[in-house]
Amino acid sequence: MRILITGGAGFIGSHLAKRLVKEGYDLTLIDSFHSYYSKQQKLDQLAEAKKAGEFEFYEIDLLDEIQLKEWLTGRSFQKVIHLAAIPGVPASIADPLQYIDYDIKATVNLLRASGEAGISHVVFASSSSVYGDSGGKRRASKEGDADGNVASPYAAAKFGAESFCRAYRNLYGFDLTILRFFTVYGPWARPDMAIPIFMNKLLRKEKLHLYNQNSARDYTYIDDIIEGIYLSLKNPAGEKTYNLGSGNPVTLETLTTVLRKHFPQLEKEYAPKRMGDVDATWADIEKATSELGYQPRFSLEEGLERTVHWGRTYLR
Ligand SMILES: Nc1nc2c(ncn2[C@@H]2O[C@H](COP(=O)(O)OP(=O)(O)O[C@H]3O[C@H](CO)[C@@H](O)[C@H](O)[C@@H]3O)[C@@H](O)[C@H]2O)c(=O)[nH]1
Repeated sequence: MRILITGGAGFIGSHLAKRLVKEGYDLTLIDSFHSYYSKQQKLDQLAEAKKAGEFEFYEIDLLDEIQLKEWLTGRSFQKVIHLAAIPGVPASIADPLQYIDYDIKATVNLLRASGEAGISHVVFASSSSVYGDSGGKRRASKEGDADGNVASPYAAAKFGAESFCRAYRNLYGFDLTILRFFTVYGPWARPDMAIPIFMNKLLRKEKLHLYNQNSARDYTYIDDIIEGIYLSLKNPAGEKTYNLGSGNPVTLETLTTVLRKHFPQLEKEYAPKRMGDVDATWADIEKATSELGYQPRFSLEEGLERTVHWGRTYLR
């Protein structure tokens, strides 16, 4: 089976490549090395994935529709896993139009090219941010809860891109799986996210400044997310949307308590919530569990232990 992963040099893409290569898939990765974060980290991630086995890699910018179509012609992929995007809430407030380019336009180019190339299954990486703030609800978000009432341009772009995915599925008839990831962490985590930022500071013995005392996140370990993507790849079924989370929201207080076991000197103080951030995310994973057999295996303690182990070698 020939599979294309966009955003293949990223955090999730490189872990997924490792897994799919081990499963024996014929894999091609593309990435544009967008400057959102360091190209060197992406090259290191690719090198890490290559340790698992061979795959092809091409530097392609999905915004260049002509280049993309030419490149896809004759390559006969059966499935596309579309992870490429620029992430991050604060940057989307500073520069919203980039998010329309890289999270919506690039997605539309890929969907159209995929439809024309006869691809049979598209898996799209969406985000828990499409639920807006779950803080007031005091219950987990179900897939049907997303109503477009979001808190940032990034979330609006992901919500819009989901809608384009459904439009192009209706136009071309490919199977479509939309996966909403909940705050993914683990070795090679994206450097703009809270956990790697905290680890960087702790390794330097610096005090932590934590935005938003009321924050709660459904932190999800990367291997659980990869398992969820793998299961969705194996189970195409018309048009489906699934939450991939841990089902267990964790406060910053708890997160830092677990981190303190590894960094006993940890000192912290709270800072105000950032514009566009939601207080809480919380995944209802019942649908993914019953329909895909998705079952997160990693507790926060175990996931953080593995992440800290990686950080002590790579982040030094
Ligand atoms: N980044 C960051 N976050 C901090 C910091 N201090 C506290 N936080 C808090 O830590 C929590 C987690 O922040 P992130 O790791 O940045 O994750 P996120 O806000 O949940 O967003 C991530 O997950 C989404 C999917 O659920 C993604 O869509 C998004 O791109 C990002 O990866 C948030 O409540 C944030 O306010 C800090 O110094 N930096």
